[in-house]
Amino acid sequence: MTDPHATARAIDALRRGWPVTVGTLALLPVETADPARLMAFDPDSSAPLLISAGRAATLKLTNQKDAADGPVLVARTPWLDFDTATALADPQLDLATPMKGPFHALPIADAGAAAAALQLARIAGLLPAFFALPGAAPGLTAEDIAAHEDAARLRLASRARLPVAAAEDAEIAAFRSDDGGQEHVALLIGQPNGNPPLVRLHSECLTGDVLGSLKCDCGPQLDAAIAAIRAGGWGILLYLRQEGRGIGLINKLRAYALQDQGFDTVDANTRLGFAVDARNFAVAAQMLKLLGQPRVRLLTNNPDKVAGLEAAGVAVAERVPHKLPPNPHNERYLATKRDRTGHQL
Ligand SMILES: Nc1nc2c(ncn2[C@@H]2O[C@H](COP(=O)(O)OP(=O)(O)OP(=O)(O)O)[C@@H](O)[C@H]2O)c(=O)[nH]1
Ligand SMILES: [Zn+2]
Repeated sequence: MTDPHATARAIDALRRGWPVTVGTLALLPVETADPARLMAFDPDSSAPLLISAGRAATLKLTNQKDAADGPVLVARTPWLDFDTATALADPQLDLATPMKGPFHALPIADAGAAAAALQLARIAGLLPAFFALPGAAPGLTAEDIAAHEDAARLRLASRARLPVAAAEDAEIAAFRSDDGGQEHVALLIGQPNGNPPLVRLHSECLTGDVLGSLKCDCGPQLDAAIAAIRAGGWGILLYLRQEGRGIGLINKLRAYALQDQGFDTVDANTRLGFAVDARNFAVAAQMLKLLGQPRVRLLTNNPDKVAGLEAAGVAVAERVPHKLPPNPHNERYLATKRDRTGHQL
């Protein structure tokens, strides 16, 4: 039996700086803990540090014979105190604290639990780094964490008329799962006309959608998507709560800080220890199915969105390009998407 509710509790604990157990690893999150909590968690100062493969690569650390892309366990030394651990966890601090090491990587007995722990950090919106003590009584399983993210658990929670500036006849529908994960929203525009709906998967971008950030193209894409759906007769805008391509707002802002240091959007994610794109488009497929729309025309330049919907059982009858003019601040971002993430721009 998987227990997604236990995962929800663990996410809450991590955000408060409390320890959790995944597999047989007791874990204290570096980002939200402090020296006193570390002392209570690990009185012997022996707990090694668990970090991501991407972070380990920057620190020139690999896990000897373990898989090159798996998490890495860094042996604790007397000088590896809480502040040093923080500098190890957070690549934003690399310029301020360049001298690190020498480090020694330890074998990981429970590699599945270590990978699941990093996934849990991402879901909690935290840096993927923990003090990790092996040998704990079994806690969360990788399956519990996967179940928490399982799109099949989404339900339609409420639906109402919502006239918006660009579409006065719109309706809104909101979705969530029973353990209170993210609340996703659909804006339904116009009346079905026999054709598959024109659909836009819009991933939350607080900076672009609300503040008018020029670093990305999200704000103009959101407005243009609603206008295109309106002009085409009918369709659905899905507003997916997958901020920062699924790494959360604060981690996205960390990626922006790395971009200020010269890294592009792809390398910034990797250096933080995340996948380039951590989104789960099965969520969008489940919402479309709950709305009775298993076949769509998709407004996107991103082939992963087409593949993600199709893999989750929604047919994409047509891909409709969704390109907007660049500005001087997002030119490089758009070029990186074209050159490094296969966007059809
Ligand atoms: N991690 C990270 N996320 C970013 C960055 N810039 C924008 N985002 C996020 O990217 C998501 C927007 O991507 P989308 O508009 O869906 O764009 P896309 O995947 O390029 O696909 P299409 O626009 O459909 O072609 C939002 O969640 C933004 O918050 C960045 O530099 N780093
Ligand atoms: Zn954006």
